[in-house]
Amino acid sequence: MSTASAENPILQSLNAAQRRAVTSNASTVAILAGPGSGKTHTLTSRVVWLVQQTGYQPSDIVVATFTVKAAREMKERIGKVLGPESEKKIVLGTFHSIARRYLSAYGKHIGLDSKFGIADDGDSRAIIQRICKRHDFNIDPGYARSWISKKKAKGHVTDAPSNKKQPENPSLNECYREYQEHLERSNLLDYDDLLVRCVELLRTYPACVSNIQAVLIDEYQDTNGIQYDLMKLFGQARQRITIVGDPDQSIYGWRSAEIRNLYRLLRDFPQTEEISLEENYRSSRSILDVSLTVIQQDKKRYQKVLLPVHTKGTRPVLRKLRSSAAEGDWIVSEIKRAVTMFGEMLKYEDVAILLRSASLSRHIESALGKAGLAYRMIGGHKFYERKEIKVLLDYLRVVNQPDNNDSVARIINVPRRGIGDTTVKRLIEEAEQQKMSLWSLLRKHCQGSRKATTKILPKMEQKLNAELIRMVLNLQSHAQQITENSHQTLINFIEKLLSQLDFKQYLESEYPEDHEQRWQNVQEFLSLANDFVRDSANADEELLPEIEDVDQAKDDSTLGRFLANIALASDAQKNDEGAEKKSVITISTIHAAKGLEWPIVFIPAVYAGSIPHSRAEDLDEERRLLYVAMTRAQVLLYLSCPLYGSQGMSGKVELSPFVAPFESTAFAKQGTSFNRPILEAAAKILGRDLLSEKAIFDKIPPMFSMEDNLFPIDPIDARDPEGLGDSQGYRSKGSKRQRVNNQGYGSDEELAEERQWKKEYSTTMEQASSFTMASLPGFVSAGTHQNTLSAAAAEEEKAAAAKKAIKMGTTRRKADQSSLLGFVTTTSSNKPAAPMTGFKGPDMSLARYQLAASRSAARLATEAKAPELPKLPAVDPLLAKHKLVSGNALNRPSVIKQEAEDGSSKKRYHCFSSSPPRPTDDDAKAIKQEQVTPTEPTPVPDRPATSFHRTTFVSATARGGVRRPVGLGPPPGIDRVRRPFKPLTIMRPAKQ
Ligand SMILES: Nc1ncnc2c1ncn2[C@@H]1O[C@H](COP(=O)(O)OP(=O)(O)OP(=O)(O)O)[C@@H](O)[C@H]1O
Repeated sequence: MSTASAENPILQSLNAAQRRAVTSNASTVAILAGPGSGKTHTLTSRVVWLVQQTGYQPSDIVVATFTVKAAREMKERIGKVLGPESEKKIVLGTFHSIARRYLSAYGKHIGLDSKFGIADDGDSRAIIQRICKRHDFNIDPGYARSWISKKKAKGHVTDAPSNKKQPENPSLNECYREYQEHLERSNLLDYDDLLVRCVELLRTYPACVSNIQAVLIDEYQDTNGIQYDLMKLFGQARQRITIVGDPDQSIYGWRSAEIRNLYRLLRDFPQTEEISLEENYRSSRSILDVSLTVIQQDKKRYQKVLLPVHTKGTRPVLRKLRSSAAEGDWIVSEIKRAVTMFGEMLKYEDVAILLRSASLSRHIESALGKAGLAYRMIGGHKFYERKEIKVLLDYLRVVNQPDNNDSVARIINVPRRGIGDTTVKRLIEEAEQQKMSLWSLLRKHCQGSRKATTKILPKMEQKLNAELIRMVLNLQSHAQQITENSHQTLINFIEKLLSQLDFKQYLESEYPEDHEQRWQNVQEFLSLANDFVRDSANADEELLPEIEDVDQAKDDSTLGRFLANIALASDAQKNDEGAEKKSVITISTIHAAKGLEWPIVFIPAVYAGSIPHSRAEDLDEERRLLYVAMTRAQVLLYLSCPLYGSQGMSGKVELSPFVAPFESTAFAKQGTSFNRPILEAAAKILGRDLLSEKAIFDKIPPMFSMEDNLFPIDPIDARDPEGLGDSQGYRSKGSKRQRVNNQGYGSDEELAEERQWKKEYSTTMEQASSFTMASLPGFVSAGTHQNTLSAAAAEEEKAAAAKKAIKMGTTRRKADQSSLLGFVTTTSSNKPAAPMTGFKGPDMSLARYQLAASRSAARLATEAKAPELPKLPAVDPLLAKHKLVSGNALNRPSVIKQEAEDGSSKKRYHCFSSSPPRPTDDDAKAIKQEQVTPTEPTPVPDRPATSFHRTTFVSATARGGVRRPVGLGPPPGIDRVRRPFKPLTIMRPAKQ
């Protein structure tokens, strides 16, 4: 690369290694590097380079990404530089969506009806289940499905010899054969077929990719055998291939991703230029170091250099909670604390909660819902899998493609038409036996042309079926009117469908409890269709480039494209898009978070059984998953683990073995104190502006706990037979310690709630919430009620607490001195309060005191069947003389100090606080030093936790020898395959 080219705007944001990769003239380029090193950034820049500098036509470039979301982001980045016209022409998308485009344009060359539908996961599962049942196969349908999928993914041709190994279960083969026949009869392709048939097409009819100049693949480590074949076939005309990947982030083994594809590439393209990127631009050094400590436990991995560009920042946290519900509540409190303490620099959209399994989300969702925080889900329960949406989709699919048996079967009796499940099953069986589609069979029945008619379908049912058929035929004729350029037609069509089905009425009668919510989902669906029509107003985007003398079918059905789009958008959900503009928290599976980044990342349920997953076959892959999750974080990383699991793991759980060995050395036990140096370091990493100290503190609400101190750091097992802990998780030998966590969780009721979870909030992924508070006159909310009780209790305690606070003054509490909590909880037996296990220093806040008092009062009131309080005024008169300050109550820096001097703070609640004083200027300097470069935590809590949080950090130093990945087999005769990808330090670019 010439130095002159460094002036090129495309290259300005790149480091030397990235520039080398972008400008390389080699026909095959492999960029392998760690997370956050700018792989995607580099790939995007290379696309721009190839168009602008090399002169390739955008339509002659294929870019394959792994997720819909990644494809969308890449399009956006490329569009910004090349403009929307060029961006649209690039054939960019997931492997599946690119394959679909080629198949619908050229599928006729391999005998495919271009109007094929796509069988999604649900369809495939249902078909296989039926086959297994019909033949009484003693195989688990789920297993059969993944067996078939693996078989297809490995490719019919490339892996054929492996079939010789051992005779396969004949039932599986039979199931596979029938499943495939069924798909063909219904003109359906499943996800695997899209790839398999596309390989067949590109082999049979290479002319359709004769224009391709360059193929670029993102997340290469997750390509499987068939995708590798596709990559080569797309590039068969020029063989110009660029891949970016990171073996440490290979997390799709269960989808037959093959890490060995990395070696295959080097073997098949020996002239490949290998480039490594070594700087991590994403995360703080602490986050990166801990993440590397996790991944380096895998001694078989490629050794790679990954150097942090940013400063150390705060130490990642590993927090233990008593239960999954408490974990959810702690996450909420920590999110609120971080967002508040960062002022306007961080918003809720900067937070992600990454889960090993989507099913772990329920406690988190519940906690967010209770706190009124909006969120979106990626990769979890899908919008399109909602019952009401699925019904609509099935109708649309039948209209588009009546031979889709499963969709027909699902709509026969929805809305209810008096056709029972048994009849439906018998009809399906008959259709399958007769090797005809269910639709054709129904039509024949209704026309009375089959003898079986009276046997299977009584007259009434025939009549109802005839109505269904009439309706679908009617809709079909309407559907034909949907043309490319009439924006409103698809929407009108769906509206017509809704009215013909009287869908609102159907939802009301079928789902009396939540029909409104479901109807809202339907509205969302309409707006989704609207977005689709708008975004694809110019259908050219979907079209493949015209190639001379190569005939191409035009995919001119808007409805068909709309349905395909939905089937392939498995990781991009409606709410995902809708919520994007709002500031909402992201909940995502780790798989779906690949390639993304957030300033704050939480990884809950870090216990054995969750991660590594109890059913996981490959522990190394599970570790890589954790690594992927951890490396999404930019400035704050939190891992957490409850004492008890959820989701079938309701017994006591053990911390994940991936973090257990360095639990105490690499992680902090609780969230950091957000002092100025910490905030400034984060602002620097994110390249954002930080508000002034005063501006931030002015916005902190009263009673706000500025420390991560609402939950015990070392929770005690409530089900402990020794009786060492109370249900809160606080250690309370003998005397029962007052609850101090403001969430009030941990009771037996809560445990029961944990077992029988029920959704109790309205924020869901499809409705990213707008919360309202009832404010009717005379109405007293539970919150107000609670506050009133709290105030009463607080009044009673006030005199004693005030005395104590005055006594305590501004002196630091001794190490053995109990916190203010002790004053609230000392029992009548005068036993000394048990030490506050897990609490770091004297950080009892007034907020906790008051909440504890309020709970105590509330409980007393309930227990004594206190007189009803329905007519309490919104503000208790007792409170009238109190003025709640608008500032924070604790640890307030200079702002507070000033106010204290003028005496105005006398009336403020925080004068009761036992919080330590603000450190002197000298202290502050020392703190700054220590906070940015944390050291070992001091064992004696003789200094304010907020300011003297000392931490330590074990830098990742393990460097094992390089081994070949499992399953690679004996080393081939090619040297470069045997050695690690590259001794990366040698490749380090010269300092700029
Ligand atoms: N040369 C650079 N200078 C500054 N920032 C950069 C540079 N290269 C990349 N970045 C930034 O680093 C972050 C990570 O980049 P990117 O997502 O491309 O990394 P990646 O290697 O693809 O990560 P992952 O493998 O984890 O998906 C992005 O915020 C990107 O803008």
